[in-house]
Amino acid sequence: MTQKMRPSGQAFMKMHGLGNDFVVIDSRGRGSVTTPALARALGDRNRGVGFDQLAEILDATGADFTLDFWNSDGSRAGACGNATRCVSDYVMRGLGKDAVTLVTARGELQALRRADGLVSVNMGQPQTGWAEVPLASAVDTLHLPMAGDPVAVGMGNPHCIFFVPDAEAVDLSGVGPALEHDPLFPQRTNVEFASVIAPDRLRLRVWERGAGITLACGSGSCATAVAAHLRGLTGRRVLIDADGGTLEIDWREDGVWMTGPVAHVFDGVLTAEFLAAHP
Ligand SMILES: N[C@@H](CCC[C@H](N)C(=O)O)C(=O)O
Repeated sequence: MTQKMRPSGQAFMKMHGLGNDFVVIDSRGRGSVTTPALARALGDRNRGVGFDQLAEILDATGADFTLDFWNSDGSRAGACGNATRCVSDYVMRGLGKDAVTLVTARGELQALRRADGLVSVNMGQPQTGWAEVPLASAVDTLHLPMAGDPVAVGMGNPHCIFFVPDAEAVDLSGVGPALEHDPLFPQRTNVEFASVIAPDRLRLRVWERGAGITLACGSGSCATAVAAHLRGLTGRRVLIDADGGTLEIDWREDGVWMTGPVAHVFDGVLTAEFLAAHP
């Protein structure tokens, strides 16, 4: 029997952090292969692989690796905390290390594996000035001039955080799209609805820019923890209960640390036909 040869394709990994899921492409040593069309096609859960974000690993100078993020609508994301934790775990295993440094659009970050096996990343200091988030005009980021009195925080990407009595009761798919495109956010925004459970615990549901409802959002959890502390609702260290599980957020002097589980689900290969169809 003749064996059918598989045309050469593109290797990828499927990973997730609390159900926030990613396709990861390791492009170290050869340069980026991702385009908006490829990200959109791959992100399609029926015709592609499906993901919330695509993360591409690239070479770095002066750090262990560079990480670029794409949303499932083909747009770029400046930060993705859960993918950063997943990919850092993969790189740490490859290098036989328990800590790495990486470069993202917002600069150099550190990640490490704790003794309990959970993976932490320092997402850096939050951006609380209106121009940094960015917002379209000079308003108070702690009390945005929008219905519901939300807070704006940047974590390398924009977040609009609403504190509500019951996050479960929010019609996320009903209100998410319009809020994502609110004119106060010229680059669109991620949208968070949080309820205070205790001074060290929040319930969080997220509508992500470029991806819609996700089971968890790392940068959104960091932004929400910062907003809650600045509003006087919580301390600097909180647990965030997302739909997919719980993240630990700790806003320290050197930045906002986020800790949680990671999972490497499977490895696959994109066919040459799929790649050729989405240049
Ligand atoms: N899931 C991510 C955040 C993804 C980025 C976002 N959709 C954007 O466009 O900014 C996380 O874990 O941080």
